[in-house]
This record gives sequence, structure tokens and C-alpha cells, in this order.
Amino acid sequence: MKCGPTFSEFLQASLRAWALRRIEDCVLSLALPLESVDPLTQLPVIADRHHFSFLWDSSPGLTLAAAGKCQNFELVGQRRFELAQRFSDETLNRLIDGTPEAPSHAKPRVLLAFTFFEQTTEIKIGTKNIPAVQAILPSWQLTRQTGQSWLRLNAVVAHEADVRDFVEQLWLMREKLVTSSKQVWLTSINMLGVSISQNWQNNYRLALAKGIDLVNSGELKKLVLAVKESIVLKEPLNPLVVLSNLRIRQQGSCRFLWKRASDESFFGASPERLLSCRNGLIRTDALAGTASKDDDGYDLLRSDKDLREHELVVSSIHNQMIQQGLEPYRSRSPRLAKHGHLVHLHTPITAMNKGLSPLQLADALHPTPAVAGLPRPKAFKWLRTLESFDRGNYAAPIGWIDNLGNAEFRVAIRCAYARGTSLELIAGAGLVKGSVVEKELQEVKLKLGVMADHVSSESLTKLVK
Ligand SMILES: C=C(O[C@@H]1C=C(C(=O)O)C=C[C@H]1O)C(=O)O
Repeated sequence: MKCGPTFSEFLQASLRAWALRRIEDCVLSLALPLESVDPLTQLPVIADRHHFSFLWDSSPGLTLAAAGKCQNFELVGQRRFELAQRFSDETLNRLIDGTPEAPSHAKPRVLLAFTFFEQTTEIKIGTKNIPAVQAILPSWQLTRQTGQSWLRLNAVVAHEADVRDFVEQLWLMREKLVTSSKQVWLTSINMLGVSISQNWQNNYRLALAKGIDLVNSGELKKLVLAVKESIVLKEPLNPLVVLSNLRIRQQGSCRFLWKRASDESFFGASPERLLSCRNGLIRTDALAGTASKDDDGYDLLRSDKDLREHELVVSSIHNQMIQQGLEPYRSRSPRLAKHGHLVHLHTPITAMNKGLSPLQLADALHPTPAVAGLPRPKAFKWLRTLESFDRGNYAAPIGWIDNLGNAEFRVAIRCAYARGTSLELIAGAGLVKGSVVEKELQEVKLKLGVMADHVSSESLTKLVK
């Protein structure tokens, strides 16, 4: 099937768009439709020769693969949400979108990943630094929604003669994608479950006991303590294989990948929406209270401890939105959200936007008490004391903003860092009055299992502390 304009029609339209530029070194952004291809399996094709790549897979909704850095912004320190919003606005307003007819899913996007804490020095996970925010206009963007795929290229084009090169690159990549999508994806999908090491449990038990003291004594209303498990693999793992398994096993989650260097990835399957802004409507999720799916979740709807824990999160998000001048709507009681072998209490909260930028809202909401605690400043202090590792991007916002002002950010949980043969899994559990150490430990085991169950047992050699 041949989609879209002919080469010469497209080139002429691109030259006309470029001629309207208002600055010399402008970013030109052009997109072409193509027959439906899966951005997840095609990511390696567009990422060839690029260190940075990204995946956002909320299929059957939007799937987006991106690679390369056309424009890049990194920051260590304060005002990161405000400055990242400014970078996104300037980048998206300045670029020349030569394909305004592209559907909403194919619009140019800035991709963003934050760290949990707004630290003032770069933190090191393994050997690499993680900035407090990284915002990237990618070179390549491949999207699919409702069976339609589009490929977009962003690049600085200074001379008229370069427009032809640009269009040729886009044309060739489209052909490459269509050809390679017909090849079978050979990487094996190994679903053997890996039993999780018990190593992390001793220290975590102590931290949980202290956390429970803090909530029982009234020092804190809630504390969400996380733990990290380190695994050494026989060979480097391909996060895309794990993510394609999770597409089946964690339906309803949004699978994400932030590959910041050729051998370093952060990826996961988040069940939790921090916010989405679409056509003036804001939506956020309160997600807290967890059970194994074995009990079908109906005990959860009757568990006083879980309902209290959940209500703390709902009312905190609701209040934050009111403070931002919004009029949020929430349902009176939570529903169940099933994600693989876990079930959570879930309350969606919605509001009409009144001129807030996505990152103003993200700044107000992050971190919600679903992943940090209450009151927030005291919870931060205790997280730094009781957790023996830096959270990095764990439990922080990850997502995108497009040039129509739409945005979506997930809370980066159910996740892992992979660097060569090292794999680090992180998960946490919320403590409130009445929490019990062993139950929280079991809950965290299940959460770590979301990732660990998808690492094949053959690639696992030993577990380290
Ligand atoms: C903190 C995590 O999950 C969060 C904590 C939950 C809980 O304590 O019940 C439930 C969902 C998430 O908001 C995690 O998965 O690491």
C-alpha cells in the first residue's frame, strides 16, 4: 500500500514550509504516513546509530518510539519544571511543522524524564549521571494509534539545498521501516519466572519497622518506602523484549523506555497516570492500596487500612488541584484496577484546565503521597534516612508534551535500570497506621515481580545485595 503524497509533491510542500521560516537555523519537522507498523518492534530501526531512544507504549492507545536528539535540555537544580516547560514551549513554537495535516498522535513532541528528588548535584546510578530533568526533541518519531502509523523527522535545516536531503532521509527511513516490519522479530520471548533474591529483605524489614513506628506515633500520616534489588545477568538484557512481554501481561499499564546511552536503560510498565492534558481536560489517577489478584481485590474494597491509605492520596491530589485554581471532580469511592498479578484501589480525578501548563500541574502534583508520603517535607527527610539508595528516575514523572499543548506523564514505577549485565529493580509500599511489616514485604515482592518475572532464568547468574 502506498500512503500519502508523491516524493516530488512532498518535496515541494516542504520547500514552501521551509521558505516561511522566521529564523535562520530553524528546526524543520516533517511527517509521512505509512502502513501500520509497530513502533515497539521498529524502534531499533530508527535508533540505529543513535545513543538516545524512547518508547511510550499505551497500546491499544498511543504507541510512540523515538530516537536521537535534535534539541536537548538537561538541568541540575531548582525550578526544573518551570525551565523544562519553557524549553518545551520554545522548542515546539519555533519549529516549522511542514505537515500540519498529520493527526494528533503524529504531532511533534518533547519527551521528558525527571528524577524523584530535585537534587542540586547530579546523582550517580552506577557510573552514569542522571540530571534532575532531561527534555529532548527527538530526531525520529514513529507513532501508531488506531491502526495508523506516522514517521516524523526533526532536524535543523539552514540551507535550501538541505531540504531535499532531509526529505530523502525521511523517505528512505519509511521504506526501511516498511521492509523491516515484514521480517519476523526473532528475539525469544522467554516467560520463565525468576525467584527473587531474599537479600534485600533483611534491611528492608528494619526500614519498614521504623516507618511503621513513624506512622503509628503520628509523626507521619503516610510513608512510601522503596527498596532496590540488584541482579547480575549472564548477558545484557534487551528491554524491548521485556516490554513486549509486559504489553501482554500488564495490559492497562503504559510501558516506557528511556535509553539515555547505548548500554543504559530505564524502563518499566506504569499503572499510574500522574496527569494527562487533552483538549482542555485534565485527568489524574489516585492509585494506592494493593492486593494480589488471587483474592480478586474484593477484600481490598473492604479493607479499612487500604481505604484510609487510598483516601489520603485522593484528598491530597484533590487539594493540590484546588490550590492550582481547578475545580476537580472525583468519584466518591474507589474502583479496582487490575494490572497483571496485582490489583489496586483506583480513583480517577478530572478537571477542566484553566490555563495551567502541563508542567505547572506536574510540579504541584509530584510526588503524590502514593509514592512519597504525608506531610511531604517530613516524608522526604525520612525517605533520605531510611532508603539506602538514590531513587533516580524511580517514582518520578516521565512523559511528553506535543505542539497542541496536549501532554501525558506517568509515574515511573514497576521499573528497572539496566546497564550492561547489571539490572536494578525498585519498588515500594505505602505505610499508614495499622500497616504490618510482613504484609508490606509481600506486597513489594509482588511489585518487584512485575519486572523480575520477565527476566529469563537462563540470563540470571547470581543475585547480589
Ligand atoms: C510505590 C509503588 O506503588 C505505589 C504504591 C501503592 C501502594 O502502596 O499500595 C500502589 C500503587 C502505587 O501508587 C511501587 O510500585 O513501587
